[in-house]
Amino acid sequence: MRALVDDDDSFPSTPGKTKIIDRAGSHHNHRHRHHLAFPRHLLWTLLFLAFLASYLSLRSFLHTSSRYLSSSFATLTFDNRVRASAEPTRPDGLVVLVTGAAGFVGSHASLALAKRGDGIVGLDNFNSYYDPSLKKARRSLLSSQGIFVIEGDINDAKLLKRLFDLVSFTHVLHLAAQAGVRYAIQNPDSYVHSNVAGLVTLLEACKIANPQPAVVWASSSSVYGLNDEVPFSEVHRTDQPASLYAATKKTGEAITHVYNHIYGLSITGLRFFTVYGPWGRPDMAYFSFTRNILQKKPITVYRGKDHIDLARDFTYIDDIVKGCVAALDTAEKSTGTGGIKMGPAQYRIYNLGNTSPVTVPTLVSILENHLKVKAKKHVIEMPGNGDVPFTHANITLARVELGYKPKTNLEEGLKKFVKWYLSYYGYSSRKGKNW
Ligand SMILES: O=C(O)[C@H]1O[C@H](OP(=O)(O)OP(=O)(O)OC[C@H]2O[C@@H](n3ccc(=O)[nH]c3=O)[C@H](O)[C@@H]2O)[C@H](O)[C@@H](O)[C@H]1O
Repeated sequence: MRALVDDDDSFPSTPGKTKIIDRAGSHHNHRHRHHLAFPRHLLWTLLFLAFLASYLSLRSFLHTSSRYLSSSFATLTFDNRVRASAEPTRPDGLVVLVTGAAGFVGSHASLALAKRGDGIVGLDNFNSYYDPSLKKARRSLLSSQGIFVIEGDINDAKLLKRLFDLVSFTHVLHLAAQAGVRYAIQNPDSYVHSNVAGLVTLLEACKIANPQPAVVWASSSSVYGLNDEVPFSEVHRTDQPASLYAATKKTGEAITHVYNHIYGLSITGLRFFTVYGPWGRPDMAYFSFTRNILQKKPITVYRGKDHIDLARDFTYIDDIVKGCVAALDTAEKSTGTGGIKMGPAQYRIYNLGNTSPVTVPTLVSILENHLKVKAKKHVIEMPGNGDVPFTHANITLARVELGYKPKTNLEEGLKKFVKWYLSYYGYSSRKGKNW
């Protein structure tokens, strides 16, 4: 037995043990040794191969199952996060899907709704039309308030179906869009993709959802286009758009009307008038002017024909959010079920403006005062790129039916914006730094 144990060359031997065998020195032992050495090698090779095979198959099993487990875990986590975010914290709270939730109006509206106890699920594609890091910062803000913002596109029908399967949304606040009037010249497709195709995909999901949600969505003051009756009222002409952006928003009004008419979706379209404020859009004039003024770079100020200043009915974000919330609160239920209309449904359109247009040079002066820096103005005639000379909202309808009453004038609103801008971009702590 001793020989069997000690006499194995395939084991690293100790000199002492070898000696013991040699001293036993028998022929038998020697023969025995040769006789057993081969099968032992084979045995160990086989054992090694078996070990290797089981290691490899275990590894592949673990790999496959860990992938499966982690994807099921991710699914579970995703579903749970969606459900948790959608849970209202007040009795009879709304359950709202907010598209464009990481956007300017979307983030403010989501926070306001969550604050009063509504359940919110956000959706945003985080595209790079402007710096996505600002959108991510807004998402972090929402996340700190328990709002889950899903990275996804309104054109993703599967994702929308999954969300409607997970949650019975009472409302959809649809704010996801390709914004910007002049950018449509450079990238017309993105307007069709988001404002037309995306809208249809979203309405298809709303149509078949059970229960159907009520839809409140962002149209635009730009639909008034070349209309020259002032102030712009909802009954005025909107069939002369001046930009592709305006045309897609007007198309949106027509498309939502179809879904209201055929499928009984409750629809409210809100025509926003040049919304501005903290956490705003860097592509807009007040924002890019601020950036350039602080960086001592020139700003381009457009002016109309015959040296007439352009003017906008600039509307502060908090007023717009109040209008959105009022629209959600007063929206009637959709009437359809399973994609079939059961009765006439509400269809509304409102102007949400400020009712006091301000010229672009005045906007610049207000910014100069708040920033305490003089702008380097480069004044040129408005290029034919989709801009209209002025906007001015008549808000009687919104006031009567939504209780909408804008409170913040441009002076005050820009003061709040500048305060946010300086703090967000670190100017307060880096005074005078030119970046
Ligand atoms: O109400 C809307 O429906 C739209 O409002 C907003 O569009 P606009 O009113 O065009 O705002 P914005 O770009 O801030 O230009 C303001 C003024 O500055 C002038 N302007 C602009 C840029 C520039 O470099 N120079 C300049 O003079 C410019 O000619 C204009 O007179 C939203 O962007 C849009 O998404 C949509 O929501």
